[in-house]
Amino acid sequence: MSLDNIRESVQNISEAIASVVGVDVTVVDDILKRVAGTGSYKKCIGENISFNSAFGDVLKTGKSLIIEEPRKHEVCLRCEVRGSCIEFAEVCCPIILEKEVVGVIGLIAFDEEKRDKILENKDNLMNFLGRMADLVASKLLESKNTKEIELLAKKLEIVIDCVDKGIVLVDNEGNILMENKNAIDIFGLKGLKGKKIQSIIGKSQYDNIIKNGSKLSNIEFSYKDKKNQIRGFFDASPIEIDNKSIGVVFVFSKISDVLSIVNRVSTGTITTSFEEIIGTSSILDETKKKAKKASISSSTVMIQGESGTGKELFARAIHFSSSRSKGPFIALNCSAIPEHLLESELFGYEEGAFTGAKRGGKEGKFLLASTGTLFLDEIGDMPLHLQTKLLRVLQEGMIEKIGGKSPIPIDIRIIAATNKDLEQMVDEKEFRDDLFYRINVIPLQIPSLRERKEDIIILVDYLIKKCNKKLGKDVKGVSDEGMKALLNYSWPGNVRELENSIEYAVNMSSSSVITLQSLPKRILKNDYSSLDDKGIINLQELEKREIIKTIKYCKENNISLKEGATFLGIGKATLYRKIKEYNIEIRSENL
Ligand SMILES: Nc1ncnc2c1ncn2[C@@H]1O[C@H](COP(=O)(O)OP(=O)(O)OP(=O)(O)O)[C@@H](O)[C@H]1O
Repeated sequence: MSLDNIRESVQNISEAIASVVGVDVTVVDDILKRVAGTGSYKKCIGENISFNSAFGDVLKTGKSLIIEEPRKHEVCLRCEVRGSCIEFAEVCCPIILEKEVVGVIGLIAFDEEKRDKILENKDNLMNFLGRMADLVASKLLESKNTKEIELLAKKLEIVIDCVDKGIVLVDNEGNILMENKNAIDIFGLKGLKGKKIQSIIGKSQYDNIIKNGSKLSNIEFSYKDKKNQIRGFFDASPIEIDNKSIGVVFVFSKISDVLSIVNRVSTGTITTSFEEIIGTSSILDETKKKAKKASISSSTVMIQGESGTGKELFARAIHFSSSRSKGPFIALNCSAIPEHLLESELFGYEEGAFTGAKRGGKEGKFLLASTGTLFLDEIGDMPLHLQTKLLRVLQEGMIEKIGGKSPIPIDIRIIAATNKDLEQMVDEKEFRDDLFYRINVIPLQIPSLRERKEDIIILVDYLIKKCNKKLGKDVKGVSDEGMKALLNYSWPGNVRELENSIEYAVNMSSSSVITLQSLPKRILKNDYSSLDDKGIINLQELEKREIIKTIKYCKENNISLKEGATFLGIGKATLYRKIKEYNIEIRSENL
């Protein structure tokens, strides 16, 4: 920053000096540009003076100078404009700021009388001019500091606006003094103007912060303006300067932003496309075409199919091809969660809603899936009282947390799935008919692997490559005999079972080809004794026998049923459900 930037102040000082002393004044900056001047030099402001002049000399040496006889003084001898010089005498003083000469101030006599005035008083005037030089320097420093503060404030504003949270500064009374762009995005401009923070976080909460003077983090808030209900979390940091509280800084996050981070971390960013659904059979092709159409729509999809057929895979592909793909895909297996916990998993609860409720409450899957898709797997296992609540949610588009005081609007798409015959369940009054019709808007039947045996070859190839990658192996394929066995097997656990069998075989195989011997024993021991006269085995009978076989194997080999379930290509919960369904007595001596 140069004296040129504070021309107006320097000119004012110069005029004041001129009127007090009765001699004209001029000031030049660090490049010898005249920034102020009285008398004959007033009209020359903005012009540059010679570097070889007396002013140039003072700028170079940093020493004061008195020229009693201009044009004859040794300094003047070098000056190229000496011939046209109109001065009779001058006193020049350097203006020094932070040890640097930033300009020169001078008293100039333009006639004999002023010359005498200067020479009679030269010591006093030199002293006075030195003080005036300090005054000009302090003006420059002040202006420099103000500029720096302005710059710092601007930088801070830019940094604060870059923070993707709402920052609000309030005074001790809670009056909002400052907010960043994100705070305006969260609450709206009108939401903050002239407001007190107490209207957002509550009076008692604010009084506590002020009273205790300690930092708070992740406190939930819910604020309702004229149109919207805004929910989220805030941190509060009281600010103290010189041991005196001057206010509080609040940092707000919207619940939707917090949830999207939670979803990113918990569900990852892995997407699923229809290309990942392997198979070229016409029945699978038709199913994929229908699913693609479903992905364009926002209607509820009901996926039916046996266990392990790829229902979740289809649900994911529909979500990630839909307009909601940027939102989360949240899956909830209704049969895997104990009945009494299912409601809180779905709806969430407020702090203190019941004994044992977690501090801060819990977000349910309905809210976690906001702007995305909620996949309700095994919906046939949802208890009747929850079916009623789910129907209400679908009809009203609102949920109420357990222990919650007001309904919260939700924005989700539901994809449900089951391996049960829901229509039969409706007939038997085990599933609500109104809910069934509400969710069965786009029904999608996923074919079992038995119905598309031609896909086994391509799936095996795909799964071997997948396992090679996972296990660092280099298996090239399956022997003819091995493939025959795979094609002959009934695959009650569908693609999941095939997936597990291939992983087992890739692990067991000692050559680059999977032989019959490296396949799981149950595939080799495919029992055809219960074929009917058409050569077909009753599937339920087959399933029951495979389950009994697995339980026996687990007992004999001291293996958990959880691991046994993976042999069948199903989850633990599904295995227990089937054991119950087929009335298999696990503790029986015969097993
Ligand atoms: N067509 C397919 N192509 C590739 N992989 C598949 C296919 N179908 C299923 N899978 C794989 O099989 C496994 C089981 O699939 P998924 O979990 O989607 O089945 P599901 O029908 O939802 O099972 P469940 O009824 O037990 O919940 C997954 O690892 C999935 O990636």
